[in-house]
Amino acid sequence: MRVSSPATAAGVQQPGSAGAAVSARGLSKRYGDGPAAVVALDAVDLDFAAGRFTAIMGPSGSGKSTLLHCLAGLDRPSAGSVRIGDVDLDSLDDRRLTLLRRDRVGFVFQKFNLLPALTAEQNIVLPLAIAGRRPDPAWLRQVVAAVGLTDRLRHRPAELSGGQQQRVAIARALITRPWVIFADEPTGNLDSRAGADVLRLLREAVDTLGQSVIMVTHDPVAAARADRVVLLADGRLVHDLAAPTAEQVLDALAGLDPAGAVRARSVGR
Ligand SMILES: Nc1ncnc2c1ncn2[C@@H]1O[C@H](COP(=O)(O)OP(=O)(O)OP(=O)(O)O)[C@@H](O)[C@H]1O
Repeated sequence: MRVSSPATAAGVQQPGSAGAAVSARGLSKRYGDGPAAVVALDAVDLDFAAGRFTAIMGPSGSGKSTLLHCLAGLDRPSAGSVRIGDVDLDSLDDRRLTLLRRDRVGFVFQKFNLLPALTAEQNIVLPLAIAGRRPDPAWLRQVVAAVGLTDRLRHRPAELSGGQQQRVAIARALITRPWVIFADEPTGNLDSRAGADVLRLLREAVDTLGQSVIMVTHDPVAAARADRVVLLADGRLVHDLAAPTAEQVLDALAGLDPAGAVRARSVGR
């Protein structure tokens, strides 16, 4: 990411205490009641270090989205707690939780979630505009340059490629200098080249800006760009891999899921 080092130091706010950007303790989420209840998360304990890129993987239905939504304050757990920085989400009423998400958290979604009537620039500064704040012009310029959108700022989303739209979303996530960025299948709607660009930008946000990124993905190649890959199965943490290769991720997945093993053999080797 082409951002100069003085801005790097000022680039990202770190949460008050050193250490974890986000932590979960005894995190459980149950949908429904009685025999039909689904335990989507089952007493998960996890710490996500500040300034690191962590991928969350696991078979379909293993609880990845539920975990991301609970960590990001988009959904309330049935039991357990989540802290973002020094803030215990359970201590926040809905209004304060909304403010925390707006001011301290960046989001990148599979479907970009841009507002179609706004230009790229208006979408990028939207979290600040909603908060009644003006962008720091130098930071805006740097973020826009970093994601390669300087000549696309006046375009509306429909006039941009999928990869460009996702780069707008990444710039929007960075503009508030959040404590953490949550990315939910950020490459899921992109061709492999645009997907690789998005992963490079997320990687560089971590390496250059000290940003903390937590990403759900189905793609072992995407996960291999992370510093750490945590694997869920049936709502529990079953593997915690430090800087694995795509092949190691595939092997770990294949060990969980017989159908995955078939995919791993046919795709990976
Ligand atoms: N709103 C809901 N109501 C009832 N059950 C739900 C709800 N959301 C998720 N579930 C169930 O919780 C479990 C975990 O779902 P979740 O979407 O978190 O898994 P996932 O790993 O993200 O799956 P995928 O990879 O297919 O997106 C699944 O069994 C799912 O059917």
